[in-house]
Amino acid sequence: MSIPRALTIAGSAAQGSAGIQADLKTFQELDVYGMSAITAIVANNSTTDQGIFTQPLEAIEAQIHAAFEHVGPDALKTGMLFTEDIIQLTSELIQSSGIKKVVVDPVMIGKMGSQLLRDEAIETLIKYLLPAATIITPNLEETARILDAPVPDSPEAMEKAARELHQLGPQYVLIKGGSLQDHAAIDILFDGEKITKFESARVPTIHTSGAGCTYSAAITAELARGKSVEVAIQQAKAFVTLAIQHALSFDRGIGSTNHAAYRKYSE
Ligand SMILES: Nc1ncnc2c1ncn2[C@@H]1O[C@H](COP(=O)(O)OP(=O)(O)OP(=O)(O)O)[C@@H](O)[C@H]1O
Ligand SMILES: Cc1ncc(COP(=O)(O)O)c(N)n1
Repeated sequence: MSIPRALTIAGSAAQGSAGIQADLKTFQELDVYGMSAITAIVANNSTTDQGIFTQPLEAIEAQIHAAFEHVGPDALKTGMLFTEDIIQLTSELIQSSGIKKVVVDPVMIGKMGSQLLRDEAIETLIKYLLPAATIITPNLEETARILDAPVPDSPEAMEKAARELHQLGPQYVLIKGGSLQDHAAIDILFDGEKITKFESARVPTIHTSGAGCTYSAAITAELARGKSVEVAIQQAKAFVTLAIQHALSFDRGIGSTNHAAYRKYSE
């Protein structure tokens, strides 16, 4: 039996809402065979590097090779890459693999404040990884840091930023407006020619940990299933919106996106 296959190259989020855990849950929910290469283990949410256990480069390379050689992904995504070395290695392996569906989620800071990309690694991300991407999915803060510009504060500012990010080499740019104040949850896609908007009503909840990872994983899964970028985003937006509508609180701070909500509650 054949099944679409996807690989995530990202950090392990021990609390289960984000990172590798969100990605694999999302792949499974969308009936896509999931594989992982763990770049770092994140075991708390401190604002320092403490609780972040980076994996050796040879371990990361071995995991990626194992996924490529034993199964072979139809699409892959990157999440937390943390250091310049890991970004460089990942970019090289992606380019030499010839895989054509590459989703780059330029993860920088977790919802609870953990630093998931070292400041000095942003330049490496821009130089090596963004040009290798089919699509990049920055949030507003990540957009500002990549462009070294103010955080976009309106859909118009997001459109302008999407055009600027496109100059850095990815085929598609999707800026996520989850943190846009006093506005619907709007995301802006630029394909080099036209702008497309994906919008849903804002859910009044703080429990959105893992929303970005889940969204980019769902896009990756839909690309693995053979969908176009636009259709993949449309489906992924429906997936993440339900995951936020049915978020899980656990009664301790920011709770988790509900990865099972699309299966359980979509019509
Ligand atoms: N409160 C909300 N209601 C509805 N949709 C939301 C809400 N918050 C975020 N979204 C949507 O969720 C998706 C993820 O966007 P977001 O901007 O939260 O990414 P992110 O900051 O990278 O997430 P995370 O840091 O949790 O991984 C986008 O489609 C965004 O529009
Ligand atoms: C390992 C890892 N990767 C990504 C995120 C971002 O997700 P969020 O911003 O929802 O915490 C995270 N918290 N942990």
